Amino acid sequence: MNISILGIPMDLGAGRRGVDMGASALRNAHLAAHLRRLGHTVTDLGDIPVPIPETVDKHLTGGLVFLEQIQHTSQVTTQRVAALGADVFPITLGGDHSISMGTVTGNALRGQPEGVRTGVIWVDAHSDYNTPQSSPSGNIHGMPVAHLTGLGDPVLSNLGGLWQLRAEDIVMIGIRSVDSLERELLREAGIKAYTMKDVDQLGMTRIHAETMERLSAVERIHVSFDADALDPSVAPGVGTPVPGGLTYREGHLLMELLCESGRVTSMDIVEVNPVLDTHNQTAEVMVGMAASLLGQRIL
Ligand SMILES: NC(=[NH2+])NCCC[C@H](N)C(=O)O
Ligand SMILES: [Mn+2]
Repeated sequence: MNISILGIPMDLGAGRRGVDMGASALRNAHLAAHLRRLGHTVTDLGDIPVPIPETVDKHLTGGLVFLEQIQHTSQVTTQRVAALGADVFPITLGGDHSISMGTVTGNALRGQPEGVRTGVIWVDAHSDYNTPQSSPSGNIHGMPVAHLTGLGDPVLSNLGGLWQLRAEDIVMIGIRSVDSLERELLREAGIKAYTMKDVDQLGMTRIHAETMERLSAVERIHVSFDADALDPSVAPGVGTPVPGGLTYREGHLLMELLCESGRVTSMDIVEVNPVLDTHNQTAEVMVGMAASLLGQRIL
């Protein structure tokens, strides 16, 4: 496979500093070398420039922190990813989870300016479905999925022109932290979310099978993997940790099964925070997850 790595070192969407170093940490954990060992051709395109929070005024615009900067970065991200073309497998490195407004949109537009029907598997502790009105924090990394489906601030929800992510084409896995108004929005939109209770009860094999069934009509599948989906004992370097997450094996099994399905066409790795990590453990674990998605096998 032809893999392109693109870093988006943005931490304007998160409440704590440090995820801007996530892309570096993942490169330090030998992401490209691991993927090359699996037989892929890997090109690292470097980083998209992102303003540093200290250099810009932190003000709240209509319930959103750093709206202008994140809008601009999301537009650049959309264009850069869309320009990669249809036959490339992009791996986009955060940065906080607000980068996914641009990465998902760009991946849907790749090689086809009007966009193709794209499914999203959102692996996360949080559902990130807040709008500026429902958000308790104003932090945009809690709002990307809502904006991708057309809710929230029009400045962020119109990145794809006429293309928009359909609520029925989203599957969330690993969910265990949802704000109260956010819960209502998820219900209204009818978004399928496998909570940690579902993971415990059904197991990852069944969740994977149901996910593929649900996304059977989409042309492309994007995996957006937030490191905080994993249990904090496995991935401690995250800004918004929530206990009771995916085990190391649950994460790998999901990636292995998705690889076997042969249907995933792009991936994000987000929310790795080296400042809060232990000896780059979280970045190393996430590189392992990407490797499993891209063909790494035990035997
Ligand atoms: N991508 C993340 N880590 N999101 C955390 C969101 C936390 C909280 N629900 C908020 O909206 O502020
Ligand atoms: Mn997230």
